[in-house]
Amino acid sequence: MIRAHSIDAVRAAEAAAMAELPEGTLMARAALGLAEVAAARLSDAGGTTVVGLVGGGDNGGDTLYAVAHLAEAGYAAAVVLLASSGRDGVHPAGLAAAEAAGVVVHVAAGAPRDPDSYPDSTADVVAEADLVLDGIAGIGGRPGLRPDAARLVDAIDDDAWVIAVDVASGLDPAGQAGEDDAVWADETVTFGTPKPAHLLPAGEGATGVLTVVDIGVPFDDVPAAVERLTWDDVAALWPVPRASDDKYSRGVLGVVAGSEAYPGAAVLCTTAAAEAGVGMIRYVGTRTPVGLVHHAVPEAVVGEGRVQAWAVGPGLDTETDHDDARAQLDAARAALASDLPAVVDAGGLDLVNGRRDAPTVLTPHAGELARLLSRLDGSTDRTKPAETVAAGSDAAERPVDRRAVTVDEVKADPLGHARLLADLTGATVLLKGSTTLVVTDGRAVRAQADAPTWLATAGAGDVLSGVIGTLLAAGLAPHDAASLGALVHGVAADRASGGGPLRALAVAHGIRPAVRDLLARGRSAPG
Ligand SMILES: NC(=O)C1=CN([C@@H]2O[C@H](COP(=O)(O)OP(=O)(O)OC[C@H]3O[C@@H](n4cnc5c(N)ncnc54)[C@H](O)[C@@H]3O)[C@@H](O)[C@H]2O)[C@@H](O)CC1
Ligand SMILES: Nc1ncnc2c1ncn2[C@@H]1O[C@H](COP(=O)(O)OP(=O)(O)O)[C@@H](O)[C@H]1O
Ligand SMILES: [K+]
Repeated sequence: MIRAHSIDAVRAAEAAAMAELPEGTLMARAALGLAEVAAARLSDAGGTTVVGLVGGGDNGGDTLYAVAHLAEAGYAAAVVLLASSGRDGVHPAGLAAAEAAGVVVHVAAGAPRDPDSYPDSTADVVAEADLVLDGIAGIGGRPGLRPDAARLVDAIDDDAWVIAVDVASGLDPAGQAGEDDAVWADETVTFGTPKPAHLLPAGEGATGVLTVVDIGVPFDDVPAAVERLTWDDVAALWPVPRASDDKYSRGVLGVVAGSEAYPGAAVLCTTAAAEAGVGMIRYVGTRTPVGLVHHAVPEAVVGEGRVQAWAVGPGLDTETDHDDARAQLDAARAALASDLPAVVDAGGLDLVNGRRDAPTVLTPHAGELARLLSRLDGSTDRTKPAETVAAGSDAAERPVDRRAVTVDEVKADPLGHARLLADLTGATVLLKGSTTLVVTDGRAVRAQADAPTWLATAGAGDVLSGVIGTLLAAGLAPHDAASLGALVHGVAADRASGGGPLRALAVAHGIRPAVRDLLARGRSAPG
């Protein structure tokens, strides 16, 4: 499992470690580890020139010391100090070490906030680099880049290898705010532990490959803010049948999915459950999907009966009212009203009216989340930054109108909106996307990014429901079922894609070999 810690937790752990160590020890370790990674990348690429972009905090200090090491190792090394920092505003001992090592020190000219006030010479220095170390800001950074920083970042050559020091500058280190105006790094070298921005949608793209340097600060006992399951976690979590098991004890999944309008969803969901190794499937649907399920998934039993968990909603049509469909909708409502675990997707989300006491996973995409929040939450201003309500005496006093949450708002703050739905419903919320978020009250957020972008294809979500339903039926808690389901779904998609186009049925058929190989990995892992 990859674990990321909140910025407050990082500062507290580092302060505790620093109190026991001679001053400067942690920065020295961070800089040495950073320099080793940078030297390896330069050597791999046959590069000779390194430039550090240096801001006014300790992130700039790390960078100055690292560039000093690289100069001592024989690389052509320079730093550009930001105009807003200048010589007096950067880490003094780091600057002295860099100068002593022969690093060429440039100070960017111009006014920090005026993009038109710069001569070009420091941008030219940046443009020459084979490797750039972004030491503008780390965990003390605010979202966005000031013009003096943005101008240097713009000058980086497309072929240069860009290493963000600790956190790509311009990101919100906590991973809440977006990443439009940030350094887009090829690699981030972080210290001690990953930070939330490295794993969350708002920061992951700009982070690039993540490399963690150990600086001797222990984090094992510090609660994580964000987690990511890895391939090596699957064997410990996946329900493997014991000798004493039978199909019922392994878990029967009830599937209420598909409709005359969307019959294929029933096939995808039940196929995925069968491929994930469910004990048994009981399928409830209308005439056309029943026929298709009979044909495609002969293992499935049609009709209601005892189940251990429900998958409700893929392809469910909540608008029709012929008898067959009404009976299916009644079954869906009864499943949601039951005290059994349930995964609820697509049409099923339209039947959610608040809290369910039983273990529940809601699996909206951004559009479904926006719709559900708009319907459930009478005070959607909670999703707005406070100042939009408070700014201006008029606005502050006017009661906030109930208004719809938009898809764009969800995309701008996916985690905040997933949390809001988890608060409103008490359920585990799995928000789909290229990074899938799993939010449960009281647990660290899980952020899974296992899938190729080809997975954004119709029907892929129906497959996910079948996998998560299987895991719930086997007794997994919603948080594990959702995140493990997302991982396996993503791995199956990745293998089925092989770098090319993907169809949802191929993802479903990829679940069985993906699980088999992930379990084999666990058996061969040491310990
Ligand atoms: N706390 C510790 O124990 C350790 C900290 N280390 C380093 O120290 C960093 C934290 O240092 P600080 O707390 O001094 O803060 P930072 O250096 O991360 O950020 C503060 C500086 O960045 C500037 N800045 C912030 N946002 C900016 C933006 N969007 N655009 C341009 N400039 C911006 C600020 O004006 C200030 O000069 C860590 O990220 C890590 O690199 C390491 O040396 C390891 C040990
Ligand atoms: N850009 C992307 N990269 C990787 N996976 C994605 C991306 N966008 C969406 N996905 C995944 O594809 C699946 C789409 O599900 P969904 O939107 O419910 O489709 P449908 O309702 O048609 O089945 C989800 O698992 C989601 O996480
Ligand atoms: K940085």
